[in-house]
Amino acid sequence: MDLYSVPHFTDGSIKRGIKTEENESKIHKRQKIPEDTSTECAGRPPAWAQTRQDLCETLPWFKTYQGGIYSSIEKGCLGLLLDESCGDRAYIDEEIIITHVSGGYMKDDQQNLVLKKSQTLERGTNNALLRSFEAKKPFGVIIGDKNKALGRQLPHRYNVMDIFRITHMWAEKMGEYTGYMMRLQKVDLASKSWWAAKDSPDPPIIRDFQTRPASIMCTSCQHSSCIVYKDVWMCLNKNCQAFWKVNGAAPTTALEYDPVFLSHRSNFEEEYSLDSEKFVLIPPPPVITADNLNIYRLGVHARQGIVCPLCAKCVARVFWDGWKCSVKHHTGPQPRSNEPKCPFNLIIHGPPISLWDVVPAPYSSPMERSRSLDDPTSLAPYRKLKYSLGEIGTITHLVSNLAINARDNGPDDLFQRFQGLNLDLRRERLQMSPVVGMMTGHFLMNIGLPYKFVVPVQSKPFGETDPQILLAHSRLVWATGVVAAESHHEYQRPNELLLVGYKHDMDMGYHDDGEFGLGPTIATLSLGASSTMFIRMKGKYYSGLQKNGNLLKEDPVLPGCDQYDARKGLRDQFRQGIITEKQYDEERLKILDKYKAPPPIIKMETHHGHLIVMHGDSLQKYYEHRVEPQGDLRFAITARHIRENMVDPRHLYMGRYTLPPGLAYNGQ
Ligand SMILES: O=C(O)CCC(=O)C(=O)O
Ligand SMILES: [Fe+2]
Repeated sequence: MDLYSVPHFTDGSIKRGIKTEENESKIHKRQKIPEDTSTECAGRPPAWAQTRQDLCETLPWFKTYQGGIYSSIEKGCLGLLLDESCGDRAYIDEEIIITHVSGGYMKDDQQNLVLKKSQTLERGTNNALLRSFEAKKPFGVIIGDKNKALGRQLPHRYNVMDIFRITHMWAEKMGEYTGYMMRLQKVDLASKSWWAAKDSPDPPIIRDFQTRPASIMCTSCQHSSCIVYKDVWMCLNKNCQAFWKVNGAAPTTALEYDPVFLSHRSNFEEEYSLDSEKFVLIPPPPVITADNLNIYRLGVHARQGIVCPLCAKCVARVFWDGWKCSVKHHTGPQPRSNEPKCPFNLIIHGPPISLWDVVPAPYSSPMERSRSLDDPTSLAPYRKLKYSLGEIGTITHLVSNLAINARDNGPDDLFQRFQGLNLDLRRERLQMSPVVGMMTGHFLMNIGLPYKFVVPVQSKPFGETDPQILLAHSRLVWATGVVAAESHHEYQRPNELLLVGYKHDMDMGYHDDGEFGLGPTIATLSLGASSTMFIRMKGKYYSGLQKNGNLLKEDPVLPGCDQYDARKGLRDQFRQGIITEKQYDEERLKILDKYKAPPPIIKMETHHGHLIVMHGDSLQKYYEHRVEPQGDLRFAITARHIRENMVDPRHLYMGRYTLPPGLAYNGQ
């Protein structure tokens, strides 16, 4: 008996499914795709995306930025992405997918994916797959252009295939460990798959749903296992001593799938129409009415992408006022030459939102009443809350009140008028992100001198911007002025402004505003919804270690850092020459165990009209901040000074402007 014969079967023959002669004549036999088939696909995907974020923000059934499975506890698997590797025995044709269950794989030195621990179906996304399999639940499948199992040129980076169901899940031995495989079948067998080979025949009209792959009972464990492989049967019960063995040993030659295992079909159509909750593969374009306008403008749908009704691209909400299919980003992956130049735009206009729709009324608490004027440090009518970061600097929170906000050209007016301006706010691609092409979770626009920030943003000269922006900027000129004066610093008027817009559930994660050439004072004016700002020491200064566990070359030992007393003691001994550099490093390594996430040290509730001023030359070097708005519409206007000698002289004009007399803000 050669290695691929069938050793353990009950009655000495492999039972194939029953195929009547009558059926046989009707069945248009499925063609095995010839090796030399054109590598082009017959059609186009019903939705596609250029980046993972465009995909995940558009398809409600695939919202995972890493990994290939999106699932929910209640619904099981909702979406599957087949990208770079689906395993050595992956198989894809126009109706069937065979892939490994991901998870637990790592790349070896030759870049092959190797299973590093046995998989379980008891938890997490693998359990979701099992539940979907058992409940016969349909889900969406996407194929990425790194997938080689189909062997066809895919039109886009990510391509939605269709709705599938899992027909089989089984265990295999993968190297040392046990992993799972699954076979999926497309639910709709009537239509030709777009990824079928160009010029391939249409699918047969009459299907054979009777022929099934046979199962064989294992003589060791009495469990039946399906015939998956051609000319070979193995017990697929991972707990059996005969598991994955042919003649008592693991198979050593490549395994081919059994033709019946590949060609049999389940009649999902019938069962599927009974499924009350139909799986929606392509979300329909939004129908915007007077009633739901604000939900799409600012609310829960304001960050969602839409599938372009003209070219099927997943179009993320990049623009403040709507979706524009082919408008290029300033940065990030550019469209490929084969991508359509699509004219589709969906822009939403609406009347300004009242302040009271986005802030809890009354937002001004009794605590925020102005302090008495004879307070020597007062900035009345503002209430001043000042936080010290020791030698590094200060953070000043200027709390406004209803009277300040209501003055002419004050925060109430600005909030209302900003909504009517064409601010050209857009989400930008992050320069450094673990996932290619990730965009900010807020909209932004830069005015004045070009400033790079975390994301490169195009800048518009002050001279070309709306006077409302200049009025907001002039409040920040005042705020930076008073804080610089308090600390007896030479005043540097802000010449740059970053306007940030937040809608529902948008925020700004931890970052610093530092850039080479930036002045020490940075001020922000809040308009609209309230928000919380958190300040914390950067992780490496807090921990005394880099993320990779290496010691900091120069530890600033800032008050409040982890192990402050011990670290300060060691640094003092080193500075005084009591210990050598080597000893200093060794001793530090003994007390610093690992990089730790630093806790926030200041938390500020910033409401409409408030100003926050960060001041200190190295404040942005050692500390970072994060902002979490609480309502559906908020603007943050932040002004900085960029040292003019750091800027291309041809751009200097961009940072200059003059306000008409009487309009400069005076602190009232
Ligand atoms: O939204 C805010 O209040 C602050 C925004 C900010 O940190 C920034 O623009 O750098
Ligand atoms: Fe910032």
